Amino acid sequence: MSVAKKQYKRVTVKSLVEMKANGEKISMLTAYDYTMAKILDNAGVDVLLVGDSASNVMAGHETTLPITLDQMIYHASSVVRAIERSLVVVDLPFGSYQSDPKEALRSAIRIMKESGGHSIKLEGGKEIKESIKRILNAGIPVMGHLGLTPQSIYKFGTYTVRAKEEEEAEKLMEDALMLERIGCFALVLEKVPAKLAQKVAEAISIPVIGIGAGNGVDGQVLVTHDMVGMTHEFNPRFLRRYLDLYKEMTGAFQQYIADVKSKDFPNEEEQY
Ligand SMILES: Nc1nc(=O)c2c([nH]1)NC[C@@H]1CN(c3ccc(C(=O)N[C@@H](CCC(=O)O)C(=O)O)cc3)CN21
Ligand SMILES: CC(C)C(=O)C(=O)O
Ligand SMILES: [Mg+2]
Repeated sequence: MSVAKKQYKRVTVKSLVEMKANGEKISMLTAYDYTMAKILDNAGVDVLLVGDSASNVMAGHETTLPITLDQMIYHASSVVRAIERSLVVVDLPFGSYQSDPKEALRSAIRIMKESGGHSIKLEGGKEIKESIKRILNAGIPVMGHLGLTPQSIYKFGTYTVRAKEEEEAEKLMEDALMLERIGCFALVLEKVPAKLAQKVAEAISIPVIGIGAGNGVDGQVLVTHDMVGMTHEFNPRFLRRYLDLYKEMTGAFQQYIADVKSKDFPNEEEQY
C-alpha cells in the first residue's frame, strides 16, 4: 500500500489551493473526537472535517438538524487537541447561520475562539452569500458546500442525487463561481453527477472536494465511521468500506463476554 505523501508539515488553506494547482488530490475525512483525530492526523489525512454528521454518527439523530453550536464546539475542541498536521474544518450547524449575517459571523467566531479550529464550512449558495462575506471579512477561512445539503433535507424530502436537471446544474455552477469569487478556499460537492462535478472543478481554481461526486474533482471526503465500516445501515453507492469494523468489533466484544463468563479473563498476569 502506498504511503500518504506528507509533503506539508502543516496543512493550511493555502496548501490546499497549491495542491490543486499541482494536481495532488486532497484527502479529507470526518473526526469528532480526540482518539480518532489522533489516528487520522498521524495517518496523514490532509483535512479533518468536524462534520455536523456527528448528529447522526455520535448522537444517533436521524438528521443533522438537532446538533447545536455548543456540541459542535465540544467535538471540534476535542479534535483540535489531537492534531499536529491536518487542517481542521468545522461545520456550522443548522440554525447557527441562517437568520442573518451577524448571527453567522457570531457563530463562526465562537467556533474559532472556543474550539481552536482553523476554518468553517456552511451549506448553500447565493442565499447565504452575505453571511459568507461577513465571515470571510473577519479573516475566517470558509469552505462552501453545494449539491446535497443535508441541513435542507426537509425541503427536498430525499437524499437523491442533486442537480440532474439543467436548471439546477446551472445554479450549482453559478453558486460555485460565486463562492470562489468572494473568497472561499474550497468547497464540498455532495452527491451530484460526476460530469457536472468535473466541470465545476475545471471552472474554478479553488479545490472541489467530492462525496459521491466522481473522480474528476480535486479531493474526496467520506464519513470516517462509514469508511471503516462501523456504521452499518448507511449504504450509498459512493461509499467504499475499507474495513468491516462492525464485524471485527462485534467479534471482540463477544470474545470478551465469553472470557468474562468463563472466568478466562483476567488471568494470572492480568492481576496484581
Ligand atoms: N453516517 C453518515 N454518513 C454520511 O455521509 C452523512 C451522514 N451520516 N449524515 C449527514 C450527511 C447525510 N449524507 C447522505 C445521506 C444519504 C445519502 C444517500 O445516498 N442515501 C440513500 C439514497 C437515498 C435516495 O436515493 O433517496 C442511500 O443509498 O443510502 C447520501 C449522503 C451524507 N452525510
Ligand atoms: C459529509 C460531509 C461533507 C459533511 O458535511 C459532514 O460529515 O457533516
Ligand atoms: Mg455536514
